[in-house]
Amino acid sequence: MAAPPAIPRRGLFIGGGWREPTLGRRIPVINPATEDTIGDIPAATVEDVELAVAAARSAFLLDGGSRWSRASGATRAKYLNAIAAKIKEKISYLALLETVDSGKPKDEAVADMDDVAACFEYYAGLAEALDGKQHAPISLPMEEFKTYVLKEPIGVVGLITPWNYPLLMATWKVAPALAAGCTAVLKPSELASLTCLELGAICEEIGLPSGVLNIITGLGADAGAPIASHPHVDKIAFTGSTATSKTIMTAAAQMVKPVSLELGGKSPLVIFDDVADIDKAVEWAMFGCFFNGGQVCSATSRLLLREKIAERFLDRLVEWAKNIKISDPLEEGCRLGSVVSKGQYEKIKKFISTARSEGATILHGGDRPKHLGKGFFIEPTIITDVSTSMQIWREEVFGPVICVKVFKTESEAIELANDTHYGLAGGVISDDLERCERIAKVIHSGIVWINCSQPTLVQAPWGGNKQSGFGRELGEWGLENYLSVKQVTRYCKDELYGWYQRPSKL
Ligand SMILES: NC(=O)c1ccc[n+]([C@@H]2O[C@H](COP(=O)([O-])OP(=O)(O)OC[C@H]3O[C@@H](n4cnc5c(N)ncnc54)[C@H](O)[C@@H]3O)[C@@H](O)[C@H]2O)c1
Ligand SMILES: C[N+](C)(C)CC=O
Repeated sequence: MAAPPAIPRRGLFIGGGWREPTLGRRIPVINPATEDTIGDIPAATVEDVELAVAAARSAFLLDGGSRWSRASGATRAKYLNAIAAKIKEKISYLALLETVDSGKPKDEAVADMDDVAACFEYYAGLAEALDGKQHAPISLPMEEFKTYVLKEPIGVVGLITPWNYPLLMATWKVAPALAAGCTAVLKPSELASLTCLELGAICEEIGLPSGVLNIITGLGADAGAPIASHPHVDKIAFTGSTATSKTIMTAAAQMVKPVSLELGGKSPLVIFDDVADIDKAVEWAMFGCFFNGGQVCSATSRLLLREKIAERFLDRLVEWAKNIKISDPLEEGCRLGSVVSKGQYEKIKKFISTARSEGATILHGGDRPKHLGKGFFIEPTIITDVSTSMQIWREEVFGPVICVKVFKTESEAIELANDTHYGLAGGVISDDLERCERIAKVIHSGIVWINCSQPTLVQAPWGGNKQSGFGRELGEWGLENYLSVKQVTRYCKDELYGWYQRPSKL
């Protein structure tokens, strides 16, 4: 088993340096796999948010913007590449920190850190390419005007992120925001902030200009809400629950402040009976809902099985689920760690007991694994005999819990897949690719996977419809989130425009 990492005692990262929170408060960090307190993080309040926003604002405006916001994209790209290089250098340490902070298996944390470095590199590339896109001419049907377009950073952005992929979800916002030339205040989740604070240390090491990125840890109401309502924060990018998004939108609406929202989901995975290799489909179903303990916004937590394959599929799914190594996430080969906190553990257990009391069958799991007496562990759980009115069908669990329904026809499958107020993702597994394409078109979601579940590609757009939010992260869409488009139009004839009559000379 890997040794647990040393937990640094950090302050808030504001204006390029470290500060204790004004009120001196700190929040304990609990390793969810052992229930031990392993450190603490600063608990920022409105006073610290004021300082962080002021630092970001002056970094944005410094020297007329020539140091950052109006510097070339190529200049900013150098900093982003330097951050990526440092992440790679510290990958094992960062992965271990994330493991003890969140409970996710070490191998998953390593993969996440790889994705973090790749995301900074990708947006370094887009920052450089941005220089070539400035002054793009607009073709006009007249000669007296010439128009071009400038893409400018929106300003100071507030980035509020969740705990399930702590550094990766922060990076999806920080990397494009900085690439665009914005300056930022990042507020990670109080349940897992350690690696985001290390990002501050990395910014310091690579000499990122002071105030370009400020990192404020603390509770949502104390440290997140003042960012959302701050008059000098020009945009909010939020990833988290639909419930919190409503509070943030309300605050932002008072200033007509733009927001982009990446929220929850209850995504379907539809499996047809024509699959030649049933185990291949079973593995994707497992990956879709047990990876990261099911604490994934896009988890395909509603499994729809064609009647003819259902019994055989469920038998194999249970066999595969029994085979998952559930252990301390620092152990070699762990594939299911603990969930993030006691609160999350209790919430998931309540979902399972409500499903049982509403008449569903817990086909497998539902409890703490017998070999683990401590820590917030939950067995991979498969729930059948589910009706569409049950809570387990309708609400996001955010845990290793999959619910199953059986369908007869393709149209019934589509109706069930779309029977949700969410619209983040969906998947279809079938050997008939025409059928897959047909279904991909009619699933109401921002992402559809064919013959797989969950691959996440930095180049491709990510985001949802309906109550899963709006706006897209990643790819070039992720950069556009932080850019404002300016039209510049010039009148270019020597003559008068000629609408009004020139007064006669006296
Ligand atoms: N769509 C996506 O890409 C995506 C990715 C990851 C997670 N998620 C969603 O995130 C949720 C889980 O994350 P969570 O439990 O951390 O969500 P959450 O809404 O509880 O918290 C998210 C962030 O908002 C902050 N916050 C809480 N109250 C606030 C307030 N009043 N004002 C401002 N900020 C506030 C929190 O401190 C945290 O930093 C799930 O619903 C999941 O589906 C979505
Ligand atoms: C896209 N992913 C899986 C990294 C994060 C969503 O929760």
